[in-house]
Amino acid sequence: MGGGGNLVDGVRRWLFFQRRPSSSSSSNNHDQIQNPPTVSNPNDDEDLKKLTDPSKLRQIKVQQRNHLPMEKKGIPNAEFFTEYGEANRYQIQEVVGKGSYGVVGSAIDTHTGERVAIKKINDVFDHISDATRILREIKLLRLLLHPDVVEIKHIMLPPSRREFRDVYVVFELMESDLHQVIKANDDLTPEHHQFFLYQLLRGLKYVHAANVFHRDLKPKNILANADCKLKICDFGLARVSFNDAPTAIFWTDYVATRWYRAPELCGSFFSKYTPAIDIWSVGCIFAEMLLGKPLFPGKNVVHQLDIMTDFLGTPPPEAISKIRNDKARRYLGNMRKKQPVPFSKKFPKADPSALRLLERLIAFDPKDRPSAEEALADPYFNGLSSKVREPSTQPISKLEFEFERKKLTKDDIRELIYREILEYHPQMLEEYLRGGNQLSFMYPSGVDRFRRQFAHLEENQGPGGRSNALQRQHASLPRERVPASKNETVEERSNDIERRTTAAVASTLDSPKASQQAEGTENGGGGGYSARNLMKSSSISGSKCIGVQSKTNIEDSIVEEQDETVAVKVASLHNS
Ligand SMILES: Nc1ncnc2c1ncn2[C@@H]1O[C@H](COP(=O)(O)OP(=O)(O)OP(=O)(O)O)[C@@H](O)[C@H]1O
Repeated sequence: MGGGGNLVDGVRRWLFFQRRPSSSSSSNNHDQIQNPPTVSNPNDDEDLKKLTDPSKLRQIKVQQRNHLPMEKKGIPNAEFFTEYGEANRYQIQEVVGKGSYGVVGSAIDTHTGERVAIKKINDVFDHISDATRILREIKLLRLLLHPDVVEIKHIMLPPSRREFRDVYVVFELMESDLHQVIKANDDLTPEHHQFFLYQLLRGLKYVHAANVFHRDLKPKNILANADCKLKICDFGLARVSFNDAPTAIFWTDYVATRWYRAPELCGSFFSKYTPAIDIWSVGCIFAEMLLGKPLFPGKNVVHQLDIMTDFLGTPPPEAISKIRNDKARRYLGNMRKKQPVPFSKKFPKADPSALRLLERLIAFDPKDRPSAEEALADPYFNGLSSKVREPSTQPISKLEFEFERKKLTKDDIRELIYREILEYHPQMLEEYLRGGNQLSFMYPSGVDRFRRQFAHLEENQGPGGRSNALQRQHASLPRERVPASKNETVEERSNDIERRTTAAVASTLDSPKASQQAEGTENGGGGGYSARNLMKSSSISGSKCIGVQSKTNIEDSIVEEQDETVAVKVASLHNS
């Protein structure tokens, strides 16, 4: 079984800090030198490693990938290799995942013999919002160095500074994700539950200390190895919080996938975000480990609020007042009184101390949820938690995220992404910092070869570019269409698809005209609130998604097209 050893991780990270090439050049790294991240002890994870000893913590089942060499798939290796640059460094093997932004392939790093995951992101600059998301993700992952956060090991140098379109990001390779682990292991023990939650909270403590909110935590965004190691990934929706930043979330600012979305965000995409939204998501993920299925699988926002309150009871008025969206707030305010269900009834087999912590994590009112650090100090982790193993860090420098406040052109973002890539190419970075306009000529690069290799992999691995051997699915949102997996339920898919329709929700919620119209038609202009009313306005994304099962791709693209049109309108409203 592959998978990252914790001690090995620790050593690697320690070495990484020692050799970080561009420390003196980037504003962020300047910060890091002044305030070095505290994961500097190579033995940091030594105690955790002991816990992953099979006699204490049994290995979990992960989907086995069939590592056939490319030749066996009818792709002669020689065809893909060129003689120069980094081209020969990575030997691509197979497709291991697919998300809305690209395909992820496994590969061997021939320099180190390590197995890596390479994410190919195509046509990065077609949409500014996508390019910004990618810039944000690669920047954050460069800055967030922690054993519980997936690591970018390298980014391939594009052939041309001014014309490149694709980006190839090399990650450490993980064997599966938590969604698959929960599905494949119906015999997880209390030790597994505790160890998984511990890692999630430990990673989150570090991420929150950097002032970063992930905002899309869900089992599919937690990578996993058979040795029980977890790592948080997919920071594309994350945000760095600066005190002076505007509090409104704009339409491009998608929030967490519905099932894991905190109640204060339900029905509202214009709320201030706080670290407590990630804590809620971690609570939902923890509950899913205990239950073996999602805790709040809402079919739409109304249903989401209904099932949350069925379990937690109707919240007190001060908690309801924190819901930003008028309609959701009034819907809850007018809801019949419900009593909370005892956690021990819902989770009869769970350890009572696990449930006491869970109850805190999914408190309806965000102010009642503990911070990640506080949660780590919960008695549930007695004997496991220890401050020295739970590093913190300094907030990320504002300078790194100046781009979030500016209106950027495609060329600006291309330059910023290029600059990020140079962090992995120290010599070229030096040249660039010396005034390297000369960098605009074509550099030899492995990227062209990669493009061809990935194309072959996708062509040769069946519909949607999936290897037949690969069962792991992720229903994330297709820019390119990803066919629904056989194993994936309608709800799982509709839950993810909702993110695509956020723009439509935002338009309805944000535009006074639109919401007046919705209210007017629904209520004859009156102020009564019904689930139907809420559905028609604040959760149209949810209602759109209910019928996803029978939709053809064409119908899907109509939905997406409509959303894009609305999104553009909303964007122009904001920009005007
Ligand atoms: N380092 C890795 N090791 C192994 N598999 C990985 C790795 N990174 C990503 N994957 C797999 O590839 C899938 C897609 O990756 P990722 O979520 O980063 O892409 P994305 O395009 O940002 O997805 P999304 O549509 O969820 O935003 C993941 O669900 C996971 O299964």
